[in-house]
Amino acid sequence: MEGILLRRYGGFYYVESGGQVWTCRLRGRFRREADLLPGDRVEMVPLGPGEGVIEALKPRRTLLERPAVANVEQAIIVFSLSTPPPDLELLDRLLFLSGVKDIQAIIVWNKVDVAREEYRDLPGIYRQIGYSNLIASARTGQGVEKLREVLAGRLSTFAGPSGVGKSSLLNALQPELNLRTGEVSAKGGRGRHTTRHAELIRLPGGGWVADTPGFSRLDLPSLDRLEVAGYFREMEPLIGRCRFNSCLHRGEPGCAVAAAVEAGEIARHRYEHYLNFLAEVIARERSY
Ligand SMILES: Nc1nc2c(ncn2[C@@H]2O[C@H](COP(=O)(O)OP(=O)(O)OP(=O)(O)O)[C@@H](O)[C@H]2O)c(=O)[nH]1
Ligand SMILES: [Zn+2]
Repeated sequence: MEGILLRRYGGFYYVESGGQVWTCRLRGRFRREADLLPGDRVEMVPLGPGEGVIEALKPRRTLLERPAVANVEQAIIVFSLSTPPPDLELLDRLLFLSGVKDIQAIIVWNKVDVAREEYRDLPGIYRQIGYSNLIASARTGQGVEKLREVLAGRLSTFAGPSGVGKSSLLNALQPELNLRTGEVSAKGGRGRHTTRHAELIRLPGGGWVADTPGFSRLDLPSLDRLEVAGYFREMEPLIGRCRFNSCLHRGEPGCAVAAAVEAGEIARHRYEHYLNFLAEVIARERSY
């Protein structure tokens, strides 16, 4: 039988398969080789009522470190339309990292019930770029049904800064779970969750969510400098249209990206974040 690992505790592995949770151990030789993570798809054999043994690990499609979760399919990137004010460089970084990891990004603009006028255009700007956007309020319930649909049948991780309402949204999705507000914490680096393992929460509407926010590591992975623009969706179609093939879009003559920025087709803040990320990627190349 195929199953998905929800959590591990001591030598026990809790695997969901066929609509129930099995308490499993690892089969002999496999025990020394396998380092299983929540989200891993495994091959298990039932031994008795609710008990089984894991015989094999299926290939991982994606891997998130810190918290370590395998096979995450989508990142629910939560920002607030009120307080804390949206940090667009952090948003663009999360979108960039999702792209690099090949994880579908969905932006949730929470706290629309108290939205500030100055942030009202943001969902439209990101929708135009090509990202899925959802406007929500954990307080009034607006957007929660939509979010439930987005989560159904997939393995997701929540991401986003502290105080935007990640726990509140999870609670709204499943009142019976009732995480303490503030429990799902994304304090980069030294958060409350950095030492414990992530677990998957099984949602009542179907699908799984990691109980610990993803992307607590925000440094960019090692990439070739020429790859950076490819992870900015609005720049990607322009690649190859610049005068020079090796164009890094930072002031070279005949640059199609710079022209698009000038024409107002690429938001200036996005371009600035591109330049920042490019500089970071180049600095990493040098440190090898
Ligand atoms: N007005 C309003 N307040 C909200 C909404 N969602 C959450 N809040 C409030 O925002 C504060 C932070 O919410 P949390 O759910 O703890 O935020 P979090 O993202 O989980 O924060 P961390 O655990 O620190 O990462 C709480 O006081 C919530 O009651 C919303 O949609 N509207
Ligand atoms: Zn260029």
